[in-house]
Amino acid sequence: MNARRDLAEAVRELASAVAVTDVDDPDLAQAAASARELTKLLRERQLEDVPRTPYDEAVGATHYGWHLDNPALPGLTMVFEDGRATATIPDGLGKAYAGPPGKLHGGVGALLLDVLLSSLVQHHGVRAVTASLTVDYRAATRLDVPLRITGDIVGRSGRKVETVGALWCGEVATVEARGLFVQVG
Ligand SMILES: CCCCCCCC(=O)SCCNC(=O)CCNC(=O)[C@H](O)C(C)(C)COP(=O)(O)OP(=O)(O)OC[C@H]1O[C@@H](n2cnc3c(N)ncnc32)[C@H](O)[C@@H]1OP(=O)(O)O
Repeated sequence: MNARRDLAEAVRELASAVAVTDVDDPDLAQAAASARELTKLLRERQLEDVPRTPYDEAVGATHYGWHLDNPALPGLTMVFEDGRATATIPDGLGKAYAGPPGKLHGGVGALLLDVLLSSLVQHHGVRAVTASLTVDYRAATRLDVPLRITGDIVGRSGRKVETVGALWCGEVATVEARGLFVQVG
């Protein structure tokens, strides 16, 4: 893992720890001061945009994650096989992503599916944006169990690519999505 990606992962771990820490106020204050020091260091040189894997590398790749260097997005590693996308979250997403107590925030489920489905479309060589994402929440998603995400392309006409995806908790699809992607550029 390169230094940038390692830092992004460390920041995700930090956010996850911050969300549920119960240390005393002096420790919180010290942590805040340390975090601001780090922010200052990292702002010494800034890019114009977030770094991303070159678009062409997505086409036909078996493993891909254009977003992995950006700690604001989940560290989801995707695998592409036989035209479909899968990702696993072996340790669960963790408490930081809660909406209802102990259960996944719906918006995060939609984000995960959009990341996976848009990447699948890129993998198929179509430079596209999400035009529509319809999400059905079938059951609450636990945060402390392994999760799996799947995505498939189910139709293509002109500039439009239709996809379906699901977030799985064991054998239960807790979140299902239909994504329409429209080719641009
Ligand atoms: C390269 C790295 C990308 C990483 C992507 C990560 C995923 C994302 O988060 S993308 C960001 C979120 N999405 C956006 O910001 C998109 C904003 N929207 C747009 O730019 C435009 O509305 C866009 C490009 C989708 C469509 O506009 P435009 O190019 O003018 O196409 P337009 O002619 O209106 O539509 C093309 C076709 O799509 C259909 N369509 C467009 N939007 C929708 C929609 N919301 N629902 C259903 N159908 C739609 C149209 O009906 C049309 O169908 P047909 O060809 O059968 O007549």
